[in-house]
Amino acid sequence: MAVVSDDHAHERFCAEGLSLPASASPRVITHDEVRQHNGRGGENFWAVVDGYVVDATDMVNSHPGGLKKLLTTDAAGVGASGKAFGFSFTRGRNAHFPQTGKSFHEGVQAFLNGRGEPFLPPVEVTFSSHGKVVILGRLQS
Ligand code: HEM
Repeated sequence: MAVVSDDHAHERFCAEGLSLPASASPRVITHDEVRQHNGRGGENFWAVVDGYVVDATDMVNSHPGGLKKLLTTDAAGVGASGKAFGFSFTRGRNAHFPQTGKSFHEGVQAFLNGRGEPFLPPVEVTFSSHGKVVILGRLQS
C-alpha cells in the first residue's frame, strides 16, 4: 500500500519560487497544449510540476505509484492548491520522497541556468532507476 503522508513533502525543495535570470526566456506553454498531450493514442504525456511543463512519457510504464495516479497529475485536487495544474512533489500530503523533490528542484535550476535561442533548451531530470521527465518550459499563467 502506498504511503501518502505529510512527512514526505519537503517545501524547501519547491521549484515554483526560483527566480528567473533576466536574460533567460523559457518557452511558455498553454493549458490547452498540455491537455492535448494526454498520453493517449500514441501522444506524449505532459504534466505540470511547480508550474513547469514536463514531458513525462518515460514515466508512463515505470511510475512506482502506477499509471492511473501519474495520469491524474494535472487534475484539480492533486497538489496543495486544489486547482488544476497545481501538482508539486513538495507541498501538501504527498507520496513522494524529499529526494524526488530535490532532484526536480535541481533540474529546474539547471533549466533556468541554460542558454539558448529563442528559448531555454529542455533539461532532463532522472529519478534514480525510476525513469525521467524532460522540462520543456513554464505553464502560461
Ligand atoms: C509528473 C508527475 C510525477 C512524477 C514524475 C512522479 C515520479 C515518481 C517517482 C520518481 C517515484 C518514486 C520515488 C518516490 O517515491 O519519491 C514516485 C512514486 C509514487 N508516486 Fe509519483 N510522480 C508523479 C505524479 C504522481 C501523482 C500525481 C501521484 C498521486 C496522485 C503519485 C503517486 C505516487 C505514489 C503513490 C508513489 C509510490 C510511493 C511509495 O512507494 O510508497 N505520483 N513517483
